[in-house]
Amino acid sequence: MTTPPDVVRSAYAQLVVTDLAKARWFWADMLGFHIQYEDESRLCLRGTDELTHHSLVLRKGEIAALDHLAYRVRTSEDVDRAEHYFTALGRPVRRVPAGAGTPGVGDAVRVIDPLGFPVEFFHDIERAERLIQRYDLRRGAEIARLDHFNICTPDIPAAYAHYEALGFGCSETIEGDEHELYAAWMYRKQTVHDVAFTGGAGPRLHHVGVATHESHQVLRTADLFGSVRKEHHIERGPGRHGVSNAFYLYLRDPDGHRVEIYTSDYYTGDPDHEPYRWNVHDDRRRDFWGNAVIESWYKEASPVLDLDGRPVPVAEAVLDESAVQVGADGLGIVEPNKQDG
Ligand SMILES: O=S(=O)(O)c1ccc(O)c(O)c1
Ligand SMILES: [Fe+2]
Repeated sequence: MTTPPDVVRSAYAQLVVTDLAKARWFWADMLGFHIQYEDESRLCLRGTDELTHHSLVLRKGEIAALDHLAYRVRTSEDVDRAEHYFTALGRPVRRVPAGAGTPGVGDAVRVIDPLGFPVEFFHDIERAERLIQRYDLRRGAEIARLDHFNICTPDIPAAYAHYEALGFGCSETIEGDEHELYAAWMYRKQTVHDVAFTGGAGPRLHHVGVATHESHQVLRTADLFGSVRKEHHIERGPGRHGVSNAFYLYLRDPDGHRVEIYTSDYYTGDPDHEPYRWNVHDDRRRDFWGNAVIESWYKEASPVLDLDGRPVPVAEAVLDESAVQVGADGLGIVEPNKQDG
């Protein structure tokens, strides 16, 4: 049995966008990502708190898709471990030497994981100038850092098993009455998640979660898009999540890629941290105030590419949370006696 790589955190996502100028407006001008590197085909972006080269790469291409997710591993030996681990699983594996892949990233390995996702594992990445207290450079949503990936996959238990084998802990789940798993949030860094699974056709990227420091920055993001008559980019929220307890807003970029502006979740770093389990019939699970989840949030997501840049075919979902009829709006039926509290 091979040893899995020691994953430190979700580190960056590389998205393919069809119009780099429009994407630059959305992600840099409106969300406030700092442009660390730019050429005619690619933007490398980072948040105000991030000390490495980037946490988001936008690459110009024909098909809007996820090029790859990337996890930072603790040592350069963990890149070798990742190569051996996924080779032993019989998965497609490709070594990407420093300079041959994403700008700023050193020696890496890219795989198609058992869930069908393109994933990179790297250790070396260029350090970047400390911008944490450069308030003069902040703008838009003042995005601080990447927080998590959310992926659509048809088999949530399989996703859970794969990431558990990689050493991820579980912070929260959504389960049916018979404990069938509808969704799960899993972590390596000591917050609610580095990766989460949304049931649905997959492999597809559901969203990239980016963190702000304050809920007023989440609210300001919605105001900014409304102010410039671009409110159609707002998909869901602002609101308070049940799962994670975070304050949130979901946006769609010009290509339809979903991003969540996310703040104020909680610490999960103790060795005996216990998962918090939500019942799929609890209509506070997705929005703590009971607001309906718009259908597009359950159904729409970005396709992913294989290691040669071809779209990966999707498999249909096993369970469909949005079909769980717990109320006319697809959310909770409050039993009469419960309405009295
Ligand atoms: O909608 S949920 O409360 O389940 C939720 C919790 C945390 C997230 O990051 C998210 O995208 C969605
Ligand atoms: Fe999220």
